[in-house]
Amino acid sequence: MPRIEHVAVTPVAFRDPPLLNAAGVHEPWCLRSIIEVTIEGGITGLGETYGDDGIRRCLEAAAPALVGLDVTDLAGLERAAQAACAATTIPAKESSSRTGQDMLVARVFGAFEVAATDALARHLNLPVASLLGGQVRDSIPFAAYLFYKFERHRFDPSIPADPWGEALTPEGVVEQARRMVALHGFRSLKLKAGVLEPEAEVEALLALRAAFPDAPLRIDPNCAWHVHTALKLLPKMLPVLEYLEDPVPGITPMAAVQAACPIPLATNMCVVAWAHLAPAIRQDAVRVILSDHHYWGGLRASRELARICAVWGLGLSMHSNSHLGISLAAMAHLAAATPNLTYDCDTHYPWLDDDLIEGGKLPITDGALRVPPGPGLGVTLDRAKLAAMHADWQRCGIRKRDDGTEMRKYQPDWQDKRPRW
Ligand SMILES: O=C([O-])C(=O)C[C@H](O)[C@@H](O)C(=O)[O-]
Ligand SMILES: [Mg+2]
Repeated sequence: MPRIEHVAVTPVAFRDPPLLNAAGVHEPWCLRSIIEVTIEGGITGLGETYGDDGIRRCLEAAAPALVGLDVTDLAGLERAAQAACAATTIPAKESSSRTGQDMLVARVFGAFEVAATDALARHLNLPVASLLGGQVRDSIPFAAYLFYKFERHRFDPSIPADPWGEALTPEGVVEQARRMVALHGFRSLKLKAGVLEPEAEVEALLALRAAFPDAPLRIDPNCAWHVHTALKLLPKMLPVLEYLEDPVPGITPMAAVQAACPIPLATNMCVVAWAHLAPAIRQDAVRVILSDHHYWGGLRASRELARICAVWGLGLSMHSNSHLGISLAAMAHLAAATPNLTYDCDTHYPWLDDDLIEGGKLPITDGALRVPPGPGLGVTLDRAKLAAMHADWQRCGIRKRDDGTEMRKYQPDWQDKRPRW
């Protein structure tokens, strides 16, 4: 198979609305890293991952070591990722609290694995889904991802208010849901919680149920609740939820809630690496895994995770962070090749203004994205937009996502406290 001839890592920034969560509020810019792996014959495969400085420096350190590897040599890619992460010092305050060394390697390797798989699939003139075991569906259902939000980034007057407006009340959340459903036809609704008093958030959930009687609903407080709070709120939430996502921090507290809860608990927080699976399954802590190829180690690792979920009778869906179309295309091909995808996937994509792929944003209609037709991931970089988003990265001044510091601009004594309630 062709060898890798060149690897480029380009940091980019794009506008992000002031979305609230348990960690604070989104900054005006979101950072991502764009990966290009060019193989003999001139074909280039694409990947996209986190853009914080720590991971970016690991990606840049690994890139030259990939040159000369056969594009199918995933073991070689992984060794290069391991060596680069070991050689790169990431100051503690720059690394995410949930990013141990193995997880950092999985993130770095995963980004290259997607780009190498895209290159190989293009070389073979096949869609990426074909290399992941074959396509079992050609349309991927997504959920509307609803956020409490401020009207605008108040501390950056150069940024105009976005079209979504403020959402800090049940009425505001319902209005946001109506707009998102009108734009994209979503069937399922997810409310990002952990922002207001839990009772107020459950009120918003009930308002969503009243406005959307048939929509599968989820709420995700990102571990902001104590076990006793989650248990107290269960009777109100149970009749309306399809699953409850990460109400409390840690496997053992999640198990305590799950034991009292007839509906599944879902997580993208307490099971985020292979080592977490055995204790979580042993304790019956969660019944749905929200997988994410960006941190599980790429597309093939995510297929392996899906198999484990099927074996153990766990539900499976997909987590998302703010992202661009390369990640969305990768999620779509992975979802297309995953038979046991049991819930509509998450995506932040509707919050994105503009994409850096040719043709602009991928269309989500009737609550679903058609898998971009191959070869490869089926998306191509728009070079002018890549250059513009790189220039935005150069000037935006943000080098690590920090929702807490952004939140303290609005509320100086605000602290990230989990559980808070
Ligand atoms: O499901 C989740 O936990 C997420 O999507 C995490 C994200 O960081 C979300 O809270 C956000 O974008 O604010
Ligand atoms: Mg979550």
